[in-house]
Amino acid sequence: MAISGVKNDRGEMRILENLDELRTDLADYIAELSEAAVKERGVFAIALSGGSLIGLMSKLCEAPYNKTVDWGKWYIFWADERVVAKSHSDSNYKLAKDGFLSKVPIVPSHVHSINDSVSAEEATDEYTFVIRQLVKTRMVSVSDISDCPKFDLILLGMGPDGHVASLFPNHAVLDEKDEWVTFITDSPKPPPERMTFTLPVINSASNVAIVVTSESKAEAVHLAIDNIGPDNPSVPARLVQPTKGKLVWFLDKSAASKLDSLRFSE
Ligand SMILES: O=C(O)[C@H](O)[C@@H](O)[C@H](O)[C@H](O)COP(=O)(O)O
Repeated sequence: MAISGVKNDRGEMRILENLDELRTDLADYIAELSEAAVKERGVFAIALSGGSLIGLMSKLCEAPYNKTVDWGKWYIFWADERVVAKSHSDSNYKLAKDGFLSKVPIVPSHVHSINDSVSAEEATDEYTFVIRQLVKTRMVSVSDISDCPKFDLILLGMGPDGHVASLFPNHAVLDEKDEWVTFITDSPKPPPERMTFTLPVINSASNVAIVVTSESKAEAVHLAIDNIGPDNPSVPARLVQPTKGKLVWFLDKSAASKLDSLRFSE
């Protein structure tokens, strides 16, 4: 049976029996947040990542969500993007377009992907500018405690090394405090050039979900969630701590298998 809604100071944990249940729970969660944001603000500003996350969002493209979600009010962003052409198989934009955006009626002008025809640095500056304009018009809300944008939802995956977005273990990018969006040119996971939201932006969101599946990530899940000592930059996912927002972990049983709460309760 799925263990759902367990809470500790690392957020809410939703541990699902299998991938099918996880897909359903994730679709419900996103649809509910969309409904709440549209009711409150008239729009829903959501940031996506790459990797297995997009496939795990697939139920949103099916009934009832394809009909019930207010797609016209969605504004799409990327929490991280690989600096490659949008037609390249490494592109997070392409992944999301093929697997999700092309299957639901999102307004094309609401899709804010990075410029793939300039350098990583220029693309980052442009992306920051785009977000700034949308914050001005409140299509993206603003945090009341930092000057950061407050996305309604930031969706993250996590690698077996504990990275989220393109924030890699022990990388200087984890110390970025001033910029909203930044870039790296030495990603340990190919391709090397990436643009990423910074921790202050991730931690200013109203909601952050980290979606993790498979046994290969069980140790990183344990290190990111369990009480194993002071936070440190060797597990970036541990540094995801929304200041006022809500953090939810979506885990399948294999990814959750090394959590203290599960090991000791079985
Ligand atoms: O561009 C990227 O590489 C991703 O945005 C990255 O942060 C991803 O979410 C994790 O690496 C998990 O990927 P998987 O779920 O495929 O393991």
